Amino acid sequence: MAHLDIRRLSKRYGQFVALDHIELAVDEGEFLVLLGPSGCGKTTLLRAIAGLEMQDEGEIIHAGRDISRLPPGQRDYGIVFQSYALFPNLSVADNVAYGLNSSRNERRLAKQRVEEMLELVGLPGTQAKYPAQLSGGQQQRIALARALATAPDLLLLDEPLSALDAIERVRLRGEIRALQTRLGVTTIMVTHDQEEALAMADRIVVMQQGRIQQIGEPRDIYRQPGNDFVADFIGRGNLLTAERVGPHHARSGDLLLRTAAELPAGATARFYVRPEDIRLHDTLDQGENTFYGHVLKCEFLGPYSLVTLRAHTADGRPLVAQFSSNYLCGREIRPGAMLRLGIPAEHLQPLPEAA
Ligand SMILES: Nc1ncnc2c1ncn2[C@@H]1O[C@H](COP(=O)(O)OP(=O)(O)OP(=O)(O)O)[C@@H](O)[C@H]1O
Repeated sequence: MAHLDIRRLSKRYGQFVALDHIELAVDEGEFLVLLGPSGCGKTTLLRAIAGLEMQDEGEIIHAGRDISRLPPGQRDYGIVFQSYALFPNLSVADNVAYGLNSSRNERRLAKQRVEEMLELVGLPGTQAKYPAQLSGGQQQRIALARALATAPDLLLLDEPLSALDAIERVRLRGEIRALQTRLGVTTIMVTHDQEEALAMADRIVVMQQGRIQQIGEPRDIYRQPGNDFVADFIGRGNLLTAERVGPHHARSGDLLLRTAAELPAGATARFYVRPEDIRLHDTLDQGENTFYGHVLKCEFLGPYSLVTLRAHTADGRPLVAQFSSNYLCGREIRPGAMLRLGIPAEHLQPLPEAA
């Protein structure tokens, strides 16, 4: 049985359906990320798990206990919000100790626990400081210490990194993931940042309009998106429409493409090609599924360049290719140039029919 089992959970605000029969099973110790565009319902789902929002239908079972109708205080979780949500008038020590029992006998233990927690988040000795004396990243570490102080069975993170600058985000995301792995606490994090999701998650739940679109490990979600929405939302890519001419062959304009995957029966085939899967060749007989591309635009982005090309595909839509700077070895690609390109057969993953 799943550690956290969400069954047919629905939530409406008036006529608006924020969650539409969500089914989700979270394993013990797992780091699960809810990912989706603004308004897709990910925060509503997290808040329903926390008891901060009451669902209209469905159940939430946590460690075998039906918590669907329990108030937040009777559920076993710690939570971190996007805005640091520390009490500004309380010291770091009092913020971290907030959820701990404050009876006289327990006070010494609480003090010890605060010390442990501050050690854990890399801020030892900050007990006497106040939130205003700390940076955004430090405040989030304190919020994390507070959330973990009661040793909850579940850790809920609501966009915990989005108020931080780029460098601090990357640093803290590594720290949170390492901490979670060390403690083994089952964690659910909400984010709209796909890179964050790919970097941190054991599994990603992609949501759109109150529904789950796909659940999977980061690599699978990226490599085998289940539908157009997931393909588009995770990473950059090119949609290639083609005519199926055999179980492993399709034609798109002048391009005859061999695929490693068997193409489902039907007249049309659709592929999602990642920019980094388009290869640059010196000659057309060098690679597989080769074709010419006319450079429309080239953006140098440091470690790699993004090249917009036109090829003789079925719909003539420009393709975007990504070439690493190491690979280009100083070779400059200019608009107007004609490049020899190829797409390895294993990177032509057919997408299901558009809904
Ligand atoms: N209390 C409320 N009353 C009415 N509508 C609400 C309420 N809370 C959320 N909604 C609506 O429900 C939808 C889902 O909201 P939710 O906050 O879960 O989205 P989200 O995916 O977390 O997006 P964001 O990243 O913008 O927070 C949104 O369209 C939002 O406007």
